[in-house]
Amino acid sequence: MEFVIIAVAVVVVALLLGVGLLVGRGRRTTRLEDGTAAPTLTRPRPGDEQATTPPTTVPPVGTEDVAVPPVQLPPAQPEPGLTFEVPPPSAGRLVRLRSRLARSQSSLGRGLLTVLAREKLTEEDWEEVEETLLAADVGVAATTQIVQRLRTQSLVLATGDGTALRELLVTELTSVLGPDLDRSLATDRELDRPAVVLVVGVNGAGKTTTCGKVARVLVGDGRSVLLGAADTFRAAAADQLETWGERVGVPTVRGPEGGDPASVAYDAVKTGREADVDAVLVDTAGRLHTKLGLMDELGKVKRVVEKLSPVDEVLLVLDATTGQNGVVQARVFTEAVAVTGVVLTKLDGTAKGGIVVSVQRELGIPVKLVGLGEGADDLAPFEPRAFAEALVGG
Ligand SMILES: Nc1nc2c(ncn2[C@@H]2O[C@H](COP(=O)(O)OP(=O)(O)OP(=O)(O)O)[C@@H](O)[C@H]2O)c(=O)[nH]1
Repeated sequence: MEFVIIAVAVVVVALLLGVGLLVGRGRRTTRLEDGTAAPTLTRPRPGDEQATTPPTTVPPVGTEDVAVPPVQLPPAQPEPGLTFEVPPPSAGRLVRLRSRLARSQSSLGRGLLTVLAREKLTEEDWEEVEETLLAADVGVAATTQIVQRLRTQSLVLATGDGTALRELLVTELTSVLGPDLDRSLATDRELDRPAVVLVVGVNGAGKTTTCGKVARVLVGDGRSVLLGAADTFRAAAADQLETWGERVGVPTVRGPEGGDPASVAYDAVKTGREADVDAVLVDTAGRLHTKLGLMDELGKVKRVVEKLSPVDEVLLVLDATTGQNGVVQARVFTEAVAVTGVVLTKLDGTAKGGIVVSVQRELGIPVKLVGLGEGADDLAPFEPRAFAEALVGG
């Protein structure tokens, strides 16, 4: 009888240990302080049955002669107090967030529609149209194009039909937004490696936030992601990035404060390859574009990563509220690294929605994403027609 009691006690202890181990496996991020620890992934790749399905039974330990029924264990959980969020998919976000462009709508769309609806358009009216477009940062070349095309359509405009006017304006705005540009994000995993994305831009433009939001977009679309906190100058930036990742179960690789950003970026990509994730997103330090040394360092980050893997996407984050100044900044970045796409943030905070047009025209680089608020899912893939419709409003 004593023997049976001892055996049952051993089984209970073994079960408790088993539960503890499995729950522990759900922990979120392992820091890579010295390059020796391997971060663990908390969102296993779909189809990885072993990783996604925890063992359902624990064999009894040392109880060969005692019959104990198999025990069902709960699946791995995030750390106590944490619940992984499930972000919405990216499709249709711009339409859902269109009201965020309210300030641009009232100054651009409504302003233009009011003038165009006048019965007979005079030279002054056309000047007003021109001024409205320029004030919204559409840029001189695109403004000239839009005004010329609207003028040739003056017969249609003379009808005064509000719906027709609106449609005409949307068409003309869409045409200067580069509807045929390739805006796909290179975040698809290649056969044997993850996609690698570098996020660059000046301080405060919204790089870290954008990295976090893009990670959410990818998770929402069913991908596995790893974040690299290569902004080693500002410890808070790495913390901030880690927090973004934690919310959706995405691990972050980070280095010691003040460490070499290129080495953290390298470690992140290496870890992402070993962990077989779909995409590695690397946040870089906000650097003053006027400082040549810092720009050189950005080039170094990219070169070092390229020793390990091609960089598929370099996203330049620009603050839309800085207007034309942002375009000047952007040029310096494009000289340091080959930028493949622009993320225009804070479009919710400006009446100058036309900046999308000038940024693209002057840089020849497509705007791929737009930031429309501080909320976690306020980042949308850029779609020219939906954007033009949102600008015109109504
Ligand atoms: N309204 C609004 N705020 C935004 C948007 N994107 C980012 N922000 C805010 O901009 C501020 C700066 O964002 P960060 O992501 O810290 O900027 P950063 O470029 O990483 O800055 P550094 O780490 O200093 O280089 C934060 O308060 C963000 O919430 C946006 O689309 N709309």
